Amino acid sequence: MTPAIELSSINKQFGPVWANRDIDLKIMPGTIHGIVGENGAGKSTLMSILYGFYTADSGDIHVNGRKVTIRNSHHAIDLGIGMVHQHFMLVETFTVLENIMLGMEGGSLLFKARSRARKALEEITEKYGLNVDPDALVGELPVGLQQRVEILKALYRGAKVLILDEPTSVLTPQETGQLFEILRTLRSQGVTVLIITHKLKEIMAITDNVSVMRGGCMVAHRQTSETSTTELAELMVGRTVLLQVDKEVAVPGRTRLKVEGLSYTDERGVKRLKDVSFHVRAGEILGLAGVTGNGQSELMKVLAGSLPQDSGSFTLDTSNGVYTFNVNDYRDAAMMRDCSVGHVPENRLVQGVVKSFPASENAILGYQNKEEYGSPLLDPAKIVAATEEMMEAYDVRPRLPGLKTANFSGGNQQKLVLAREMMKEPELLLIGQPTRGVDIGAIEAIHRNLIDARDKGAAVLLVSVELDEIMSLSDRIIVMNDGMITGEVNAADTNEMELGLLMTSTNRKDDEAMATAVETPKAEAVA
Ligand SMILES: Nc1ncnc2c1ncn2[C@@H]1O[C@H](COP(=O)(O)OP(=O)(O)OP(=O)(O)O)[C@@H](O)[C@H]1O
Repeated sequence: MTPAIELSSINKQFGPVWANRDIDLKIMPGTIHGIVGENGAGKSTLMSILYGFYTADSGDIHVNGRKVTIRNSHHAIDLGIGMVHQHFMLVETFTVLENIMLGMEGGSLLFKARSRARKALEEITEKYGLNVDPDALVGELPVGLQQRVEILKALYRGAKVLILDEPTSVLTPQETGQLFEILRTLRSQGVTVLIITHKLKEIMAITDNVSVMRGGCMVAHRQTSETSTTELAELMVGRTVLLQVDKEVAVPGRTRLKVEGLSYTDERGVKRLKDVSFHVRAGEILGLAGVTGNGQSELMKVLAGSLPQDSGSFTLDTSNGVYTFNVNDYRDAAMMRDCSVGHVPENRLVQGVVKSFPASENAILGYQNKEEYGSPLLDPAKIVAATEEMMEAYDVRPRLPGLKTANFSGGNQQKLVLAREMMKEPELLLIGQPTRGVDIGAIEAIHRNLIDARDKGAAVLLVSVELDEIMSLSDRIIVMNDGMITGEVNAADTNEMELGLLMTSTNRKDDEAMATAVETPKAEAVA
């Protein structure tokens, strides 16, 4: 059978970095093919070459047996290759139909073109079982449906090969299940799917074949049914990886953070936090579970000093003193850092770094006034030495402090922010989605570092959409839904089912009746 896609001897260098080296890859039609590899292994570069975003330095590409030179992404689409990016390329103020049509039909959104497009869209949604309301405003759709619109857009343009770059990193477990159903339907209709993911469980669940990259090279191809997560992890990282987190029972100390009756209303007048109360003690990890968009991000931002609450307060008790922040009290991110609060924002590639800066400048961002960097004059040698130390500790590759941050792979940018915030050894660490976008070897190290921080006495507030991660790292778990804390459970005694119920129920009374093991959080006095 002729492969849908065949790549032979693909090479791509960025200056001294070999992003792709002598890559061979065959993707058979009507299959789901996974690509895995460490951060910086070269996966995105390879897909960008296939999608016409980069040109390979050398090598051949065959599409359905025909040798092609893919000039740009329009050309890739003409060849039937579509891509769903990690960050969607949709116009939020347009409807689903308008987004699908955008750039097509000669750019016309006129009635005739619209009804033609509507009909074609209906046919596609029916054929592939991709239900979306064509008249819904994209900005008002949940993330899972926005992604569906991206898939529809590619299919509408005639994609027979669909590339998905870490498609589940922003999805809830339910949305991931729905996406997989769609991918199976696409496969049954002859569409070929290429999927990049760091989640090996997903590879096992959805792919037919999997290829492993390491250091720019293709190191193995496997039939999924003949491999395991353990083998894949070893092939990726080149050593045995601990997929389980080992930790002792926590020995919590004094209350470091006490949140009382916190509420926050956003600029559109939507109440995002509703009377939230909880506490985190030194030496414990408090997990905050919830479906994305239920107030977790706003809570972290209020606590990190970048959003004001409209009622309630929070109290920090660290070696810098005890401070209570009421509604109108001034605070900002720098003040929080001075109170020994570390913050790893969940969307750290937007909030945590300035991509046009070299890595070394991002490595001290927010801490540039510290004496250790030679402030006020700033000592480049000290900054570079600190950056090298961070790169070493968090395995940021390549180890080039002077390289522009944008030129690191996504996962390596994330590791740099984690290193910056965690290596300061904050007494209170607010950490959002710690392992989003990072590879399995890095996950192992980040989990270890979080447990070590806890054991050294840090109070950790961990927000993650990965229930596995929340359950294995946390000592206690609070669940948030619709801006409210809907329950608190002991991590050792809970399961996905119970958390899932708490994450989807809207009424605290219901929860009490439903989950008997759940205790309502009790505010504890600052010791
Ligand atoms: N525009 C660029 N300029 C310089 N180097 C680059 C550029 N794009 C990528 N690189 C380098 O190429 C290598 C491969 O990066 P790539 O983004 O393909 O990795 P990846 O496997 O997709 O990683 P991740 O899982 O972190 O997304 C990395 O070392 C990266 O720093």
